[in-house]
Amino acid sequence: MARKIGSRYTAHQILGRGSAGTVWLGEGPDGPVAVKLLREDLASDEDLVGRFVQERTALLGLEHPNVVSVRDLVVDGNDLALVMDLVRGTDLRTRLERERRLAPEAAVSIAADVADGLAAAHASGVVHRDVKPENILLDMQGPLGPGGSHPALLTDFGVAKLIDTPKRTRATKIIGTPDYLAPEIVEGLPPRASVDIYALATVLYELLAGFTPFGGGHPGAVLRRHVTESVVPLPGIPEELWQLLVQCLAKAPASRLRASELAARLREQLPTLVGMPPLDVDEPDGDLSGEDGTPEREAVGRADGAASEGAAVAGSPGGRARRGAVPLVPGARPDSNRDTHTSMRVPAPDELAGGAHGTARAPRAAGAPRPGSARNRASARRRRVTLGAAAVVLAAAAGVGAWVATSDDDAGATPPSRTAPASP
Ligand SMILES: Nc1ncnc2c1ncn2[C@@H]1O[C@H](COP(=O)(O)OP(=O)(O)OP(=O)(O)O)[C@@H](O)[C@H]1O
Repeated sequence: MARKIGSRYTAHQILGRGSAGTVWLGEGPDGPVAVKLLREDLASDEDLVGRFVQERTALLGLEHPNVVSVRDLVVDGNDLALVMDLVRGTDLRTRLERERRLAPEAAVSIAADVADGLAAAHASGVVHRDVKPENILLDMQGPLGPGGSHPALLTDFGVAKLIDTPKRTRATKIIGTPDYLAPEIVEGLPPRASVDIYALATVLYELLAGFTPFGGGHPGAVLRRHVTESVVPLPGIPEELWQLLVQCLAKAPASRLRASELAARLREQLPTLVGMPPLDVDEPDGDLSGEDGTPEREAVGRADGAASEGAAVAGSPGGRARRGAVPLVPGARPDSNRDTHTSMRVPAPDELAGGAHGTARAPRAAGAPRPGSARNRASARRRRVTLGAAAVVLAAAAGVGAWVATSDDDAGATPPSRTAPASP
């Protein structure tokens, strides 16, 4: 069913849905476009419309082959729509769900594309703040690159920033997708360009491993891990690539690479990755049941590599990690089939510190013995009590429905000032 969007565009068919609205395949005076129509309850908010218009310059100014260009903004009655270049392909989440893990060459090539796009954004003063596979589109009509990958384009600029306004939010709050949130955001610091680098490194880890380094369980537990845990090595990953990941997942924002440096360093590694199959990594255990039969995810290592007693955090049925899921925008209907955002207040330091050790998910080489021996399970059960108590604190702290975001005043893209390598 076609619908008019302003006087120049017609929306023909739904391409996908997100928490802020629906993306349509549309037609404009210059040919096919993608039209992101904001949800009506958001589009009728005058203040929001004003801010959206204010964002327009920055969004329109971003012209880069690895950024989905915004061509127009339509404000027509209750309709508020962004008209974007149409990307004929799929999003990275869909590809990842299909393939589970990508070969390192393809993963690195995609990450390098996104880093190039981020470099352009940061140079024009825009921090994306929601880099994740859902927001990376693969242009199937573009030329095949290293590892058989199509060009990757970053999308969804500005919407999170738009919604994240001072009027709606307070500086004590955070907004975003828990698995990809940099620790400084969790700690309430202003998001700089380096938060995008952390998120992109998380995406690259996920492409290689099939899961994110700190995900799984309650969003509060995920946030805490970003702050207190270090990333656990992936079996079989080339050392140089690993070092790059570690640097970009550093807790200290200043230790992470700039986007342009990251893109260059990733591309340097591509020749060494040719023909390498996907890493042989098993998902962290998620198939152990607690006494009450609830499936659990058992974590099995400390980030420093030392063996740890396992601690258990709630997992989703079937043992697959579920990304934390509270809608990005107030009152969002579940019009997306993916759980993507959370919205919580910044936890107090003692909440972040309490009982956090040993919850990082330790990847196992495929075929390696599971750590879920009877002894480990008993140990996990003991520790679960402790972690359960911590989770209650965090759940209370989360106050799902309390809207949390950083102030827009903090949204500057001041680039990080350093490049000193550091491990967490
Ligand atoms: N420019 C585009 N060209 C083609 N398809 C697009 C384009 N932009 C978005 N899509 C499709 O629409 C879907 C929804 O996009 P949208 O940005 O609204 O949501 P999301 O990023 O998945 O979720 P959220 O907005 O909650 O973060 C995407 O997953 C993608 O499949």
